[in-house]
Amino acid sequence: MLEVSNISVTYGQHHALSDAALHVERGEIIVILGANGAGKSSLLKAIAGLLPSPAKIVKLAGRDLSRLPPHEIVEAGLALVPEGRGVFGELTVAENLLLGANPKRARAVEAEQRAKVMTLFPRLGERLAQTVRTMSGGEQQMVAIGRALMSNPEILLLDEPSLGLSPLLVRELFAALRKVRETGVGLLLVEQNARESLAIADRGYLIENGKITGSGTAAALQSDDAVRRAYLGGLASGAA
Ligand SMILES: Nc1ncnc2c1ncn2[C@@H]1O[C@H](COP(=O)(O)OP(=O)(O)OP(=O)(O)O)[C@@H](O)[C@H]1O
Repeated sequence: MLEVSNISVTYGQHHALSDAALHVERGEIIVILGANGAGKSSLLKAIAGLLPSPAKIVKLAGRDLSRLPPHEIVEAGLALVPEGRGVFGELTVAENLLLGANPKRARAVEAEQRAKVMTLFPRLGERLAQTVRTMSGGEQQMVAIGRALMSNPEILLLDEPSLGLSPLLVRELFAALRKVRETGVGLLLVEQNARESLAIADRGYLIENGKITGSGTAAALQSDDAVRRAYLGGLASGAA
């Protein structure tokens, strides 16, 4: 469904990302694991067209999106939930969701998408008139994901959605992401919360110092000693 390659990002002299490549199939959850500063956010932003990556190749269902500006990439079916959520705090939940439905691909199916979002996040349905800045962090994350889903995406890119949430909310959020997958949407998830994200993922990629250094099924990554040492706090034979 989504195939990307040759993703390189530089900030001045600093090479944040070199020649990254990955793929996401329909309805798959893919997690990208990496330490702070490894290049995870840069990867998602480059795919979404928000950072220049001149030689990048981005194909969605065979269509070449490599040279499209960000709004046309959303129009093609790729939506990003940025780190820090990017919600409009002074607007209500309903207004934030409506903004997500702006792409042409979303307008005709606005009612269906809204119903889907309400089913996934019932709390949003109860709070449609609430100003978003008065909501909890977890609720704001639901608004951000709901708004991205309103664009009727084929693939959702999520940058550290669990950041700042309590363990209980992280579990709720990841359960909701599983349900998003069941609707046929593919998810490309950047996470530092390796344990919870591998528990819901189909496959994963490891990124270190701007390079993809490994990949595998979630089960293989969970039992890999190097992954356990770096991200899960223990060896396969240990208690972790
Ligand atoms: N606007 C910028 N200007 C200069 N350097 C940047 C900029 N944005 C990111 N970098 C650098 O590029 C590298 C990769 O950053 P990136 O945000 O992609 O990492 P990350 O893996 O998402 O990290 P984190 O988990 O901390 O969010 C880091 O060394 C970072 O300092």
